[in-house]
Amino acid sequence: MHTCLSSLSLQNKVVDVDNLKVKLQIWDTAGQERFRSVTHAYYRDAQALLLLYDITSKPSFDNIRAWLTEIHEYAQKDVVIMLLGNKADMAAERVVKTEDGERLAKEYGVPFMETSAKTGVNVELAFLAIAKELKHRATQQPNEPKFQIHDYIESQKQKTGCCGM
Ligand SMILES: Nc1nc2c(ncn2[C@@H]2O[C@H](COP(=O)(O)OP(=O)(O)OP(=O)(O)O)[C@@H](O)[C@H]2O)c(=O)[nH]1
Repeated sequence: MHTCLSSLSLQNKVVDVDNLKVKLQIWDTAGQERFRSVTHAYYRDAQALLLLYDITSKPSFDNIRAWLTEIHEYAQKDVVIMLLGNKADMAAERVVKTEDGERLAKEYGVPFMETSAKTGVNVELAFLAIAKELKHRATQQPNEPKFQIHDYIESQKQKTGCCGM
């Protein structure tokens, strides 16, 4: 991996939202600076953006601000953004506190949770929350209350931090 365009990979994921199948087309841009001109073209039209950092890497966390600024400039105005602190299972190597992720997310008004691609903690939830938000937008009736993605995530997320989940 990690050479040229192989860093821009595509996957489909189907999520079941209240008996409706929502197909998510997921582009993984790997966040590399040299691909910015290429990645613009992809996230410009994206309906949702998942920003991942690695809780064992301070530089990966510090990069997030640049991405948030970038997104503000180039992405759709109503794009669904979510901040994810990945590798939550690696408690012993943690260098980014859960509170730091929470603070940054609050500053930018985006939902936040810690995930682990290894144990699966909060991974399905991240995709489900996005699928629910997009489904609500697509099918919303005028009098129906808006889907509250922040509240949904807060009520469903598994806490990480101390227990190496
Ligand atoms: N323990 C643990 N390892 C993980 C987790 N997520 C990814 N990894 C490992 O971290 C390494 C990098 O994973 P990638 O998916 O290539 O990460 P990436 O950020 O896309 O890497 P780049 O393409 O270099 O930007 C691999 O060895 C993964 O197995 C996680 O949640 N927990």
